[in-house]
Amino acid sequence: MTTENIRTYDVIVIGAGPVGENVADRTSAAGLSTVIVESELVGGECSYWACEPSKALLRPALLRADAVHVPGLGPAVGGPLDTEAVLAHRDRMSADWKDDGQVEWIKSAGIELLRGHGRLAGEREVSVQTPAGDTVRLRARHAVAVCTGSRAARPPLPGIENLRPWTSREATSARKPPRRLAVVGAGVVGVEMATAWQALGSRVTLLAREAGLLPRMEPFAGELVTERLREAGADVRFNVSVVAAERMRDGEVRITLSDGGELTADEILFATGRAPRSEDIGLDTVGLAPGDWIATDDSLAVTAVPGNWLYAVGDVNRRALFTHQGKYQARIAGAVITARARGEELDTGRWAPHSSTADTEAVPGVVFTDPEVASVGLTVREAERTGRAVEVVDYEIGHLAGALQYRPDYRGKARVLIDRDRQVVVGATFAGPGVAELLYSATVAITAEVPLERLWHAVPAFPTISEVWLRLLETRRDS
Ligand SMILES: Cc1cc2nc3c(=O)[nH]c(=O)nc-3n(C[C@H](O)[C@H](O)[C@H](O)COP(=O)(O)OP(=O)(O)OC[C@H]3O[C@@H](n4cnc5c(N)ncnc54)[C@H](O)[C@@H]3O)c2cc1C
Ligand SMILES: NC(=O)c1ccc[n+]([C@@H]2O[C@H](COP(=O)([O-])OP(=O)(O)OC[C@H]3O[C@@H](n4cnc5c(N)ncnc54)[C@H](O)[C@@H]3O)[C@@H](O)[C@H]2O)c1
Repeated sequence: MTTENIRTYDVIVIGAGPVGENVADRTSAAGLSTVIVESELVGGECSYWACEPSKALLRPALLRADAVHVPGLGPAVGGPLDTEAVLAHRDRMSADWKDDGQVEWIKSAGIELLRGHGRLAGEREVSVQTPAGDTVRLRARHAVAVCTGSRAARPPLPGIENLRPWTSREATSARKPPRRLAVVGAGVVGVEMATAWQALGSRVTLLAREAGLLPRMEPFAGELVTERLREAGADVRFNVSVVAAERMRDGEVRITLSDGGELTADEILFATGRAPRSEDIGLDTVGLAPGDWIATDDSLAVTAVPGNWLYAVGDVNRRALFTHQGKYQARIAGAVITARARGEELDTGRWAPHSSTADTEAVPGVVFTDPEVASVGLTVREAERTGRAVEVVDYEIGHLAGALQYRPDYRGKARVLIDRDRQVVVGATFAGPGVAELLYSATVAITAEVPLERLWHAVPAFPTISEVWLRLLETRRDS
């Protein structure tokens, strides 16, 4: 590598998804010259093939599910969805898969954008293969942040390359509902996409290899979602996986199941988890294994690479695969990079400005299904696994006046976990219509470590679903 051809910046960010954009924003705002490298669309998976399109597909389905049960409203909203209108809205929410708006923002933030495929090329160096086939060499004075995200993981099924299955990308960008859709995987992508396409007119078969849906969450969440999906007409099956699948000449997919059954579908979606986009980013040049998730410490510096110049932020570090949590990490990584560039001491204590403590203590997530599921912090299973002594308090949300106002047939459940020694909330799960907006209250309770005694003074308005907080406290007091 000859120095003449090398462009030098303070910070190089590889990957302009929501996380890379936020790292670059923070370092640029701090006065560090910053270049961001992007091989596809600025905005990443979230804007075009994940959060934005999926939520646009789901919103009418969830709203209708609530509205048909509100007296006086049912007949007006009970008909089928206008699929074309929903898909057109989805297209707009995905910016028609064009990134002009985000590129404008990058420019306005003083960040330089370099289009192409970025690869680490040893310490503080990155080589970028541009769409024109040129190689541009970059050097960082202070930091390189790898923010290359994740892609759908495919199961090791024989012949999968000829199957042309849907991944999360096709499931969020398809132009029409398949008549029959088989969904493999009971995680968040599987249940959200099953909900959306069933509502848009497909006949969905959801295949879970576990004994329930949403296996990483409190079991009651998956049970409520299963009930509603079945009521909506979906065929939800447990303890079953795909052993073979073949795309036939007529386009149909023939699926052989582990229980000996067979299934025919027009499309098959593998919603079977994520893999890091790290196989071709030069990890070997810094002593890391290509294709692996990149482990970091709480300051987001890559643990296995000395010198505190290499950071991995967002999905690629596997700490918490959510846009909001990756952006939180990005704000912290930006502050860490800036502090180190200025020669300042880091403050990496628990909940300190240079530590992404929330990644291990309070990751909030909403599953946008009917009903919604919102959770943050520990589940009972995680508390048991990590040996945490907790009290578990449950409450049926449907008993609340606010819930009955929301939807008279309301069914839902709340669970909080209370740390026995510290008497603070360490986990919360809500499953029920309209619970998504409750989640921030639980996140604040956990991160601020609000003493239970003080929570009694946080008065929820009547008649709202947030009265669940009062009922949970009363249930614990009276038990
Ligand atoms: C269907 C679906 C729905 C989801 N819904 C939600 C939701 O509602 N809420 C939520 O919080 N999260 C949701 N997520 C998760 C969310 O999409 C991710 O957590 C988020 O996109 C991660 O952001 P990121 O910037 O780390 O990675 P990405 O968004 O994957 O962005 C990485 C970027 O890096 C680029 N890149 C990769 N390699 C290179 C390279 N070598 N050189 C240059 N550029 C490169 C990519 O092109 C991409 O633009 C969803 C995920 C899926 C699959
Ligand atoms: N609303 C949201 O915030 C949202 C929405 C979608 C995705 N996400 C994020 O994306 C991440 C990935 O979601 P996901 O649903 O793809 O993954 P996941 O890990 O949550 O679930 C994967 C599912 O596929 C199953 N599976 C894996 N391999 C299989 C195989 N060979 N055969 C059959 N089943 C198999 C697993 O048992 C599990 O049920 C989530 O962890 C979440 O953080 C968030």
